[in-house]
Amino acid sequence: MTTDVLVVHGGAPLHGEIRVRGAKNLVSKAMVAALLGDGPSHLYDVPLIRDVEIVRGLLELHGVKVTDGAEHGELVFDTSNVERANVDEINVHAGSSRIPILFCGPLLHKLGHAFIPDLGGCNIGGRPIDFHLQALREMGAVVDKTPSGLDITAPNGLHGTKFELPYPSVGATEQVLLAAVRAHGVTELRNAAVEPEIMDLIAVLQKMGAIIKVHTDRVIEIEGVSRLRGYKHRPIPDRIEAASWAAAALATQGDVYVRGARQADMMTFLNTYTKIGGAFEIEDPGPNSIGGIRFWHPGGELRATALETDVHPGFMTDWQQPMVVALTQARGLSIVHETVYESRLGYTEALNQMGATIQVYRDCLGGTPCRFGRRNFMHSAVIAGPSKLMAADVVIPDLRAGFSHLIAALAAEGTSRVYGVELIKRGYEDFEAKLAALGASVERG
Ligand SMILES: CC(=O)N[C@H]1[C@@H](OP(=O)(O)OP(=O)(O)OC[C@H]2O[C@@H](n3ccc(=O)[nH]c3=O)[C@H](O)[C@@H]2O)O[C@H](CO)[C@@H](O)[C@@H]1O
Ligand SMILES: C=C(OP(=O)(O)O)C(=O)O
Repeated sequence: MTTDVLVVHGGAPLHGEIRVRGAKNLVSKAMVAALLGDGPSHLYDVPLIRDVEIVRGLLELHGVKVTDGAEHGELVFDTSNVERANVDEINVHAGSSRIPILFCGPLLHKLGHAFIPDLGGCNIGGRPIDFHLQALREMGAVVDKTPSGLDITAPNGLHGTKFELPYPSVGATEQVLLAAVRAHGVTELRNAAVEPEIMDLIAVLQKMGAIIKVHTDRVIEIEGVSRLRGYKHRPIPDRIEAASWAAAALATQGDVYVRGARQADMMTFLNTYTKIGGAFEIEDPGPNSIGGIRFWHPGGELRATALETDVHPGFMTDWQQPMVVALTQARGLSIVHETVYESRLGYTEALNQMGATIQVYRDCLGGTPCRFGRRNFMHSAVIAGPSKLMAADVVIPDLRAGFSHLIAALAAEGTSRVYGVELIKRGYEDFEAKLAALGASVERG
């Protein structure tokens, strides 16, 4: 039995090559989309992460036969026997992931009924689902909140609607896409999120026969169709994992080649990387290579910067936590304004325990006042650097904070114990093997 502690002997640069596969935040949704198809779907390059296991389990409970395909990392979904699942069995997955909420549209179309367990996901804010439920109701769904989860029906089927999101939520945009593709009539979604993972989900749905137009200014129009077929899809690579290893290379003064990383999805990250003094080199995909990006610390001092997290094409909130560890090594005062989640800076306490100097504030310290400004949320941070990081025992609070703790422990002199590392498996495939490949000295405690 493995314990949930990683002992990290830090202070050595990470050097070497690792590979990223399909994006966590696309793969799990493409798996849900498979439910909509009348024929089998094939998804390639699926990483072995916890969120994939959870969605696979939920699909299987609903009668979907999920098998490994011929290619390594390929999953095949056979939807010929979709059926209602037992609520107690669904509830085994309660509190484990955010993806179950996206089953609403596909299950309503297939079965006329959906039961959604309590959601999980990172504890980085309230994470309400009011936009999801409001959009579903406007499309004809009836939502009943029960003590064990949401019971949703659509007595007259789902129909198209015009809906404007109060904020460009990724999940709510995906909710509308997955519900509207087979609804009666046209749906117009305004203020939609346009993250690369959403564009890739649209690509999946188009392969299935959906008609979706992406207009300028965050407007997406979906013409409902009566049937969808299965798909074959190779997902976009995980730009969050790629950025995490890039930040680790900087924080440890190392040199990491991230095979599979793609420039197009990481433009904003790469700009910041350059500004603070990191170096990178892009290898485009070629006839014999999937391409990738080499990230390294070129020597000398890193420079402080100011950044605001934002919806795409802004600096992604999921890049924030790993990047802050690199910023502890930059000379001067860096400012981070987190505008996507109200409580995503709590992890900085552990970094301070390791020798960082990070002060968090309620005020909006960025150029743009955000939704959290006058609402008492600690959502801005000032990082004074460079700091010499020292080993400590830390407990991982969530996925990206977990990776940031790990990077800090790798950068710190001495031996740290990082508790709760299993959480990292929710979004990082094989991270211990990758650490070993990069020369890190770690072992289970
Ligand atoms: C599985 C997955 O893809 N997770 C990603 C997804 O999360 P997720 O889809 O949950 O994030 P959202 O984009 O929906 O959330 C953004 C903001 O909108 C708010 N909101 C959202 C829905 C709603 O009904 N009401 C509401 O107020 C949230 O509280 C948050 O403040 O996008 C986030 C933003 O890029 C990423 O950090 C997550 O990694
Ligand atoms: C916040 C994240 O994920 P989730 O939405 O699954 O909690 C993340 O991947 O950083």
